[in-house]
Amino acid sequence: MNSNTAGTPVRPPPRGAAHALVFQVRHLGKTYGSGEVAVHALRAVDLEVRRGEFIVLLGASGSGKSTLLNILGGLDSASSGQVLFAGQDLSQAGEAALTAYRRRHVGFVFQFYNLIPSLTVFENVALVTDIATDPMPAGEAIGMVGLGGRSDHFPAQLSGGEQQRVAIARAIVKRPDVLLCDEPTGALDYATGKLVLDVIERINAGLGTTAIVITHNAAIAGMADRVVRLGDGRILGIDANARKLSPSELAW
Ligand SMILES: Nc1ncnc2c1ncn2[C@@H]1O[C@H](COP(=O)(O)OP(=O)(O)OP(=O)(O)O)[C@@H](O)[C@H]1O
Repeated sequence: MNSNTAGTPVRPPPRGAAHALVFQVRHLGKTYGSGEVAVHALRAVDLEVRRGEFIVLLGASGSGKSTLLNILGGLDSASSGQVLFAGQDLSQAGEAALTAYRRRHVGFVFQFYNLIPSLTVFENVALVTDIATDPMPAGEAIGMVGLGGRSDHFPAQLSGGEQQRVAIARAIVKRPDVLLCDEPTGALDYATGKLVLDVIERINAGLGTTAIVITHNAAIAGMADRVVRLGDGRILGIDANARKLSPSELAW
């Protein structure tokens, strides 16, 4: 069944192709448990994501947002249907291939930063460059999130927003094709949340990294190319924004 267990590299989408599809999600289903306790987290989800798109995933608690993001990122597997990354079927990939996929192509940012407390900012980011195939210098990624002067500081010496920016630097230093963010501003106050959104926007626009951001905050939807609304494991609607707003134009 697992035809790709040896860790065969999953290739990125061709760089030159305009609007190349990064993800093709076809009739994706995810069920946790079975029988009477089965939870249908995703039901027949169809979605296409283009290279360089900024997608916001909105939906009530339990609607399936994290499940979808985790399957796109190779952290979880589908129960039914397909997820293609650059035309290659992740649903058929084995553990080793999924690990290689995550390592080469996916940057994750979560609500909580998960930095290593005993390592400096530089060391937290450099840890990734040791195992990545084509990383940018750690200092460059730290500079991109505006923390060039804080490289020698430890996480405990940084604010929550600064720690989240280190987590973003760690996610992008390997030049991932996709940046998957699960409630990246969930633990942050208004102004700090905007700074973090600003960084995500700059990475999306500047590096062309496809960004998919989960949020409970509907105001953030203004930043997206397209807003995907989930409810009860289904896509309720997809709206395109005629004009994307910058974080400074958002208010909540
Ligand atoms: N490992 C698991 N085992 C059993 N059920 C799960 C598991 N993970 C998620 N679920 C269930 O799947 C459904 C979708 O969960 P998911 O975390 O994707 O929702 P969400 O939209 O991200 O919610 P939130 O906004 O609260 O994070 C929920 O009913 C949840 O309880």
